[in-house]
Amino acid sequence: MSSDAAASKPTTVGDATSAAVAASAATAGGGRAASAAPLLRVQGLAKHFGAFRALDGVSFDVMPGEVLGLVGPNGSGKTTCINVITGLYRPDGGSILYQGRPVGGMAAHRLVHQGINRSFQIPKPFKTLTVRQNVEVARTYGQHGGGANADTGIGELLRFLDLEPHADRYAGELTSAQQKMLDLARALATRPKLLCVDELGAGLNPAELDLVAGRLRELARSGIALLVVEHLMDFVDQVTDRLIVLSAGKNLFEGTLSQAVQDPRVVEVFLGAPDEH
Ligand SMILES: Nc1ncnc2c1ncn2[C@@H]1O[C@H](COP(=O)(O)OP(=O)(O)OP(=O)(O)O)[C@@H](O)[C@H]1O
Repeated sequence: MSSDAAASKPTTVGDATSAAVAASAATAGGGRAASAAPLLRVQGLAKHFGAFRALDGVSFDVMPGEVLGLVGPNGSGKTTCINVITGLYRPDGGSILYQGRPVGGMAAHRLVHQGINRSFQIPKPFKTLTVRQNVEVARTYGQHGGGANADTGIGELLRFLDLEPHADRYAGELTSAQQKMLDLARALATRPKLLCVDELGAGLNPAELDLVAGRLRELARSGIALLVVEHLMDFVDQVTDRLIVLSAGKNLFEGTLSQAVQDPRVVEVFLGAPDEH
């Protein structure tokens, strides 16, 4: 994303945005109000690396169309949580229910077919394919696969994420901010109902952050639920409806950001206890 493009207002995408996300919205049930049942229910989730408990009984729900923030200090288990939910790691305990059905331990590609996908902290596009080809390949992994309609909506998706001017460039030529947008486009091309976003904001300038925050809100309005791992609290404030704070692989807090910053336990895990200063 160029800084010029990044500085443009999210609202300028208008109909293109709606078109790009319409298919996902349709399959997601059209937003939060459509259902009171959680889209995702994580209960007592555990993941161990040897004797180390990276996740030690983490529980939360994500509602359809909700943007749930997953925050916590370095090493608290946020990325591990996304890795387990999206099938990169098998859980060692607890359950993951998606649309009421158990999906814990299911392979990543099967979860993508079910409508769960993610972006990565460090994107790894196919560098020798163009931007458009990267998104086309991703589309074939999605719920509805490729086939005759494989490229439907890809132009709109590229426009939505300001990638259209770069559509025919090799992914390896993009800036890191553009690669993050491409990673998001690849995930969206699979038409997720639940999108896990891992530190999308890291390395973006303020204009890019504003733009991305607007796009994520727009996705949520279209009915896609988002689980957002992020360290940048202004970004978290702009994007999320609710937060889960993790500490040492456990739930520490659940509520809004304004409630979180008033909670002494949250303040302590981020800043240390007062006598440590
Ligand atoms: N594959 C792995 N093998 C061994 N330990 C791991 C592995 N993945 C994560 N860990 C450890 O699990 C803990 C949680 O890591 P995780 O990446 O989930 O934390 P995080 O909250 O996302 O941190 P950060 O904000 O720094 O990205 C860390 O101590 C990390 O070193």
